[in-house]
Amino acid sequence: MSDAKPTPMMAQYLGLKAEHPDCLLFYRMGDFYELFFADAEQAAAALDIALTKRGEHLGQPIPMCGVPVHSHESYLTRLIEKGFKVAVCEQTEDPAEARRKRGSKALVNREVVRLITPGTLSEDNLLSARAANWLAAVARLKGETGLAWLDMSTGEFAVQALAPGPAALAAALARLAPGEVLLPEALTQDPALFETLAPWRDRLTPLPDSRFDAANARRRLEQVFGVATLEGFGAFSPPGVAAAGTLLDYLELTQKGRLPRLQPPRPVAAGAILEIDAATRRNLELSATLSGARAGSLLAAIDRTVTGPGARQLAAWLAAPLTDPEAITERAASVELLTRLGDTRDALRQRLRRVPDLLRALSRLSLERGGPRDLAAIAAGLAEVPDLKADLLGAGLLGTGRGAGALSGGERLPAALARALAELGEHGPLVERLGRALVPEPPLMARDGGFIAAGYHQDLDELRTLASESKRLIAALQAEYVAETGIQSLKIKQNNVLGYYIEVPTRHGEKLLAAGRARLEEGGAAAGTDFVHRQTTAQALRFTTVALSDLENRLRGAADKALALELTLLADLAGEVLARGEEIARAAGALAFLDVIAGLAEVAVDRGHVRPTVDASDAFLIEGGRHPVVEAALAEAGEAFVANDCDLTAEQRLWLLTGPNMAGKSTFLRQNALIAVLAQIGAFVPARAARIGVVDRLFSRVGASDDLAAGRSTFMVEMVETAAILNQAGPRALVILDEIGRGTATYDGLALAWATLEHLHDHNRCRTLFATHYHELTDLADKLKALTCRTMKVREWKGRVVFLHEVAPGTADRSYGIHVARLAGLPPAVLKRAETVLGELESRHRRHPDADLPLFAAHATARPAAAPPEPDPESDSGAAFDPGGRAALEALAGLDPDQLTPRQALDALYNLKNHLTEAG
Ligand SMILES: Nc1ncnc2c1ncn2[C@@H]1O[C@H](COP(=O)(O)OP(=O)(O)OP(=O)(O)O)[C@@H](O)[C@H]1O
Repeated sequence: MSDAKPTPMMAQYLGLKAEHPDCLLFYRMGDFYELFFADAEQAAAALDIALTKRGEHLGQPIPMCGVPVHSHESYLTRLIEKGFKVAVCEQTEDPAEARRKRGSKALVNREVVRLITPGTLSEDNLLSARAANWLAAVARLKGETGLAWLDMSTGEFAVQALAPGPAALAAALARLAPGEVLLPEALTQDPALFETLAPWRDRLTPLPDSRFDAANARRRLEQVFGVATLEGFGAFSPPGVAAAGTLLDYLELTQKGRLPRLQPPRPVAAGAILEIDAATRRNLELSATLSGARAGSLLAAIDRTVTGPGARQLAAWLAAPLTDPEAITERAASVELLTRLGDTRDALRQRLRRVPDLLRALSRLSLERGGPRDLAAIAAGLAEVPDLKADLLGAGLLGTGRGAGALSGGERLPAALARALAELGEHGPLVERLGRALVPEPPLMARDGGFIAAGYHQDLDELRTLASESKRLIAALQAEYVAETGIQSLKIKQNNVLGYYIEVPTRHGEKLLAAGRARLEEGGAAAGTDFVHRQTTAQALRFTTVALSDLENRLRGAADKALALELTLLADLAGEVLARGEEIARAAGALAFLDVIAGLAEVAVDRGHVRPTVDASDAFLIEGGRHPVVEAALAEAGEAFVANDCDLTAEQRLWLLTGPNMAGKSTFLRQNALIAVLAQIGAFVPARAARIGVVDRLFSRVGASDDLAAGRSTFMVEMVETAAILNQAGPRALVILDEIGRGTATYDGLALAWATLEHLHDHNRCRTLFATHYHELTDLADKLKALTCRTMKVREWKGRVVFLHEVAPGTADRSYGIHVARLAGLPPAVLKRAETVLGELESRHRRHPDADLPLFAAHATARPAAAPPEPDPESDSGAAFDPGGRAALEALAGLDPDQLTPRQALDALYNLKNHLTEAG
């Protein structure tokens, strides 16, 4: 078939596409990136742009769509967000060059210069300034799992050995929320990892298992970081090293051989981080709310950072709170100092606002993707360093200047702050050099020149003078021609096709040529004209002259040389910056640190947070604790938040919290977990005082939510999360359980909650807050030594319920579900009916206490000795529970409160009490 043979261009396209089958190929054609075939169909649908056709292949029209080069980044962003990978194919010569070298029909050479995947972004437009973009890799060797992650845009790089089992991997992935995860194909097939990997399905990049090789990886890492052994950076497990090596390979593959500047891998030691599993992270809304928004999360509530790197650092701290009391104390001491030094903090934050994102600029420069503005950013950031230091040092840290005496006698600068000060470093010569070299507001792109300042380089200045002199001479030439020809509308113009040319309106053409002829005759030359015709347009004629071309050549020569020189100077400056990459990265780290602690100090002062004590004890003592997010929301509505104490220390490590709906149970539970998280990142906490024995794992099972996407019902999700807690929580864990067992039949739920509490008490022995509607559970207080009962206080007033949001010792006497329903606006008829049904259920229960319990029944008087109440179908006496209580209940059932006088009511009360005393 003759038409089966592709055109040369199509053959080139198909060859490049075959090398990058999993990417959309952006094929450069002039000012557009074109996509063909299935790529075009997918991209057109994803971007909502027109799908057209171009030529035929194998007798079929070729689907095509395209995006303009100048605005392609916004399209790229959308494609990457949708999980596509893109191979960018550029023309590597210009068409004229191709024709000159290979004849008039020659095809322009093209090459894929870079693969863009979700984990390998470097442009600011593709990245979020305040969020890291992790590329992670998982490796498993001999049953051990290792995880490595890096952010190509900043060079941060870390490695962690994971505990066995999928839970640790799931938790680590949830902590990092990577943009892309590399893993061996075999792992994608492992049924045990199916659930773990499911949430990341769209971000997985499976690679052949052979790419995860520890020995090769180690060599590669040693070579890239120029060390004889990795041990200098810390201890790494073989799978960790394999994962790290795979990351390097993948960067080289996607960047087509170039590696960005990377920091040496930082090992994350086992147990160094407070472990928080994915469900807990979600439930506690640490960095995003349940609906995925940042606003409303803990992160949003405490983020007062003023720079992108500071925001990323804070997010990283919050994602991975520490477990080492000493490291926590170092941070907290720095925050505390800045809470005391208000002026210094203000000055510091004011200055930090002017500091650009140094690491991202550095990374782009190292990938040769940087522009003059990246250099300017580095200069601007480093230029603030001396003043920042002066602010800190002058603020009394050395006992002089503003705020002198902030450090009382003998007090030392907190170690973390001292380290940051040292790491800010000295960059005077580089800043001075860049300041001299660059114009004040350099253009984004290097390609048009104009970024090197006058006076920086003599040759450049001369070339520029020459170029501008030529421009001036061209302007003079125009004046000369106007005078000579008498054509006032004669202009010398310029475009990309003709270069410089003389233009006159068509009607003056003859006059111009006549003037030209006259000039030649004057000079005694042969007839003709020195105005050479170049082009005729609708209204004008265009000419050139020898004089004009000479000037143009001089001008072009000078401009080309000037641009080439500027580019060389740019490369030199970039080289100089990169040579100091390590120092700059250290300064960037210190700046981010200062931003975070100044931000944390700011929020602490603003919100009245206090510095907690974090130590190795088993304490969990919060006085006057508040929920930072709910408190802020209430404050906006002009309402006060009621602070509550919580003490889970040793002999009362398990709190069983009862109380009606809407009384504030969930808020209380969460606030204590959030306080622990804040304390362990080194922040101040919303409380009057707090002492926390370090928590090593945090679990929360809060509220009922379906995970239908994963095919699990509410109850299943609840049980999976509960199982994780019971299997994993150790004595240092903090466990928050809210309404376990609510998702199933009453007795099942009660029995499960009962058994869960016992297990937590006897086996896990962890600090636990357990909220429930099953008032029956409070009976466990008699049996479980470390369990104490607390309840949310409620006041009834004129038949209405008032929630006091106060946690007090004791148990709730009823649930007030119908009251809450009334608040929610259920129709009165429904409420009335519900009250009738409730009365009926309660009295039926009194008659047949062995029947299924109404969900919200008051905790009557049943006091099982040690086991959860079992329904006993054989018995109708209820004696198994408590005979005295039963008599009291029957007496109570016989009363009609509306018919009683106060005196009769008091008698009835005595009577009831007698029943109970007799029974006891
Ligand atoms: N300590 C507090 N001070 C002031 N208002 C509070 C406090 N705690 C909770 N609230 C308010 O009460 C509302 C309900 O709180 P929360 O969701 O914690 O109740 P709950 O007892 O867990 O209810 P449910 O059992 O229905 O889940 C909150 O949205 C908040 O507005």
